[in-house]
Amino acid sequence: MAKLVLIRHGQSQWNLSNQFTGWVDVDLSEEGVKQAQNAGKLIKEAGLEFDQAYTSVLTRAIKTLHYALEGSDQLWVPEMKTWRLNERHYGALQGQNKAEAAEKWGDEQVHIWRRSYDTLPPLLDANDEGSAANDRRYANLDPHIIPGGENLKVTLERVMPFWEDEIAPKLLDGKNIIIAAHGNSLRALSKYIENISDEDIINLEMATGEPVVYDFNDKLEVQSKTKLN
Ligand SMILES: O=C(O)[C@H](O)COP(=O)(O)O
Repeated sequence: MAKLVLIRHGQSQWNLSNQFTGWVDVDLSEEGVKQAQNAGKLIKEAGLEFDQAYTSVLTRAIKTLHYALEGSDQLWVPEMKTWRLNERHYGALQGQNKAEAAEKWGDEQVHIWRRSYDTLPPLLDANDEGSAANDRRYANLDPHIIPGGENLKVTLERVMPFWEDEIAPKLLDGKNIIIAAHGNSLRALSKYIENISDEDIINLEMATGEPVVYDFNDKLEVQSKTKLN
């Protein structure tokens, strides 16, 4: 039956400098480009062929998708971009260095902000100049939907309509899909796909640029999960 490949973007410039990123549109680092190109090679070696590609509206994920498709000779595959696959919004933490934040608020608090399922980060005000409300790419969204900060639970709630309306029907139709997105939007999706508990999702990490392949049966139950590396 259908296959789904999830790929977290390659290392970004702010992964490298250890800054909270969220919806800030930073580019891939040199290493991130190499990781994405290597993902394309691994996809080709595995013989994976896609019918449809999805990504977020953030450069690091879009470029990762393109490198992965180019490396597997599938740059022609139809693609759709949606804010629903964006990284979780990291609120007022965006731009801050993660190690400095841990010194300021303590390791435990920062770990809770980063990994707890339902604790929100400090929120970013809609009037803040860094608010996504000032960004043209979200101009068609109801301003009430634009987050000032998200936890994994809220992220899952905004990823799910896209899964239900767009991705699941295609998989049920036997189409092979690739999704290039972000550490936390993909953790949210994996939580749903694999039925991982609120407690256990804390331990799931996504490596940058590493394709994860799911095989589904015709009831959309996971038959296997393989990491390509
Ligand atoms: O948005 C970010 O800072 C990262 O992409 C994911 O960060 P995390 O691993 O701290 O959640």
